[in-house]
Amino acid sequence: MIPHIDAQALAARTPEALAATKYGAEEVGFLTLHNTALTASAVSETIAAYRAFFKGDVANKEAVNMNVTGSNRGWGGAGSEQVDPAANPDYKEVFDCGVELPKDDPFARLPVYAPNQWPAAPEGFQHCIEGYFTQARAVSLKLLQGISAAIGADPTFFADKFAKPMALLRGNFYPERPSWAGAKDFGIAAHTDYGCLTLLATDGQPGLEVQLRDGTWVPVQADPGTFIINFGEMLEMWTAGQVRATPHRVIGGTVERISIPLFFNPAYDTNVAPAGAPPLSAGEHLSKRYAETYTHLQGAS
Ligand SMILES: O=C(O)CCC(=O)C(=O)O
Ligand SMILES: [Fe+2]
Repeated sequence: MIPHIDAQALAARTPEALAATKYGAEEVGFLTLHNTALTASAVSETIAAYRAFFKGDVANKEAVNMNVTGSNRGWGGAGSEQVDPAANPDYKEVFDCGVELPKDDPFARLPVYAPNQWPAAPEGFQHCIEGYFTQARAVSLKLLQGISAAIGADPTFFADKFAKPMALLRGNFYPERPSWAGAKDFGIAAHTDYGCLTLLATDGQPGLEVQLRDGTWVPVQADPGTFIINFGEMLEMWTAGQVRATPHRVIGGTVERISIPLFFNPAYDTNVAPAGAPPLSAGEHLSKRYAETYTHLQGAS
């Protein structure tokens, strides 16, 4: 099953926490995590800010619609993402923000570092989301260092790779599953995440399902203050398959749901190919996956 990790115990590198983390990373591809620097109330406030945005005025959302841009910052309405080519575009809505670089940085003009778009309402939205994003990146780096210790890799390896992270913070809003939804319609269809690790907070509603090695789907639920952690394609490549990028999905049900994934991706020019393989930059991989999955970017590259 999915191991539950105490972040403080992992930071202290206790044998129990290291063993459970290793099992989660190598066998399941999922963990749950508690006792981080992000409190339950900080998560709940952030969920409330996203909820006010998603359930608010449509014109306020349209004003920051990402579909008229060449990148993925701002609001994506229902159908803005198709994570599984065999399924229909997802019925969820999203709000994405990322890391902006100083204008004179050589990477600043790359779409993966595009400027954020902030809505006029609700009041305080930008401040709340940016505060959460900063803290969540710190929690994620510490966790990634704990994971490398757990799998026998060098924990000091990562810090400089994440100095200019292509990190993306997303609010996902799953309305009630639409009455028209069929077998190919999902809140988010089955997919693996693209980056290194994902730090996911949810409002406590169930809905996320994880695919085990035997193909069965198991539910995973977390209240604010507990995080669901999973690993993405870059970490799977980087570790030559030692860490698993596990498929997951949300079919959706009768209760609306909000989740907040932080996709913790390294800097554009990080080589994420396994040792001995031809180099592959994190930026190329991420740009390719964005172009495959955001419907307004499909066919763009
Ligand atoms: O909402 C969830 O629980 C999962 C979301 C997810 O998998 C994603 O945004 O990549
Ligand atoms: Fe995901």
